[in-house]
Amino acid sequence: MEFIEYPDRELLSLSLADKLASQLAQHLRSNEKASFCVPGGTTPVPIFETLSGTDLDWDRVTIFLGDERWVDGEHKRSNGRLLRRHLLRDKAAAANYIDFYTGDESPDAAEAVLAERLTPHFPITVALLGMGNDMHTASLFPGADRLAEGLSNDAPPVLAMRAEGAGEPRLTLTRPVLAKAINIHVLIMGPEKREALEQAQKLDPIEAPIRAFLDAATVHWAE
Ligand SMILES: O=C1O[C@H](COP(=O)(O)O)[C@@H](O)[C@H](O)[C@H]1O
Repeated sequence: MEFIEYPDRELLSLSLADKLASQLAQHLRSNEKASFCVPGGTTPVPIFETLSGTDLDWDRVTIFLGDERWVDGEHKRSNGRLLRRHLLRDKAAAANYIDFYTGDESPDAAEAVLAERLTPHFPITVALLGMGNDMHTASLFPGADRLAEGLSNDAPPVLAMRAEGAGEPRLTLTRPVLAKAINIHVLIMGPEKREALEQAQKLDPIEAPIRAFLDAATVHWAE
């Protein structure tokens, strides 16, 4: 694991946005398409806003979330809504976007539909992961009903997931898909998340799901 500490949140956001865009651009120099997996939550908003105004061949980039709450796209807790407001606009509006809220009758019914839409874009070129204070990443929550399945090597790409701390049922990408990303970045801010990260390094992924991705990741932190 590489750990980068930044003097402040603004510098982190600007510098990480630049790094993500450079990795996508570099991939596009020798490949026709690139894929970019992004987290929900509140932390990545300034990075999304910087990226949306960045010059890149966005029409050759496919963007999708690492996880989504099973709520309508206009719901205030929808990660898709967050992306539409902060990332999928300005220059990045040209990107191809795959929405997790398929309109199927349940997240369970959406698993196969989404897997089919997403699989052509694997391996993920750049995966940006968030982390909760409980050490969850994407919707791989400690104690979630299908966590063991989501962490297993033969997990399907997408799983519906329910967990006590998660609120609504969710859809999440699973360990094999996220761990095989060509570039993995973990974004965390604040002392609580740094402490959670240090704790996660001592635990097994079943207790601290973020642990499954740390060895290959660059972690970006600012107070
Ligand atoms: O539930 C979620 O939380 C994590 C972290 O969110 P944050 O608000 O603390 O930044 C996020 O990575 C995940 O995608 C989201 O669904």
